[in-house]
Amino acid sequence: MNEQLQLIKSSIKSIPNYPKEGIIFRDITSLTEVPEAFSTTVNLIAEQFKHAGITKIIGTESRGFIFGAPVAIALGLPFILVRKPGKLPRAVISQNYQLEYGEDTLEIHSDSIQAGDNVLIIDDLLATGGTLEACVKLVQRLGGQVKHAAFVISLPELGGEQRLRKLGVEPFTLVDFAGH
Ligand SMILES: O=P(O)(O)OC[C@H]1O[C@H](OP(=O)(O)OP(=O)(O)O)[C@H](O)[C@@H]1O
Ligand SMILES: Nc1ncnc2[nH]cnc12
Repeated sequence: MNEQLQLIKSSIKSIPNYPKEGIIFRDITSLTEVPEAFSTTVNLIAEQFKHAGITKIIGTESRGFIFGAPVAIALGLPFILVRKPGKLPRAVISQNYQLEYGEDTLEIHSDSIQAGDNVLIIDDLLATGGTLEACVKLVQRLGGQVKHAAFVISLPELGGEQRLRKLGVEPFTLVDFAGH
């Protein structure tokens, strides 16, 4: 692993048994408190996708906003918010999904994606891939396509990478952590 990825990985704190017994929470709030680690994270994702023909960036509530918004600024692309229910003010479509530790719904404004959009979805962490699958379905229902998704962290043992590939989405992840 190169020095930049080592800095990112070492800035992420691991909290055992949060929010439930048996989960090791990989905490990106400790990464955003290290300016060089935060800016390197954003720059590596932006660099990876600057020539990928992306038309829009989606960030998923809430931790996806932290990384999605600065990447959208770096690439000069529209930033679309996918939010938890009842938070978006205009007409929305909704999608249910399962989490590693629960169940939830995500929503997007119906007019945020158009046919032909090539969307990059950004989130802090890929676990089961349920959140990403819900986002992909929202984009597809509005006529857009998702070929790529970017994450700071992957938990490979939870199978999210395979789940995304089955949907035709190639995951780009910066650091992996073993276990849940
Ligand atoms: O791959 P998955 O199994 O779907 O899990 C990953 C998702 O879970 C976390 O979000 P959470 O729903 O906890 O919301 P938050 O960002 O608001 O804390 C994380 O930020 C990802 O979005
Ligand atoms: N283990 C984990 N750590 C932090 N965020 C998560 N979201 C889903 N699983 C998680």
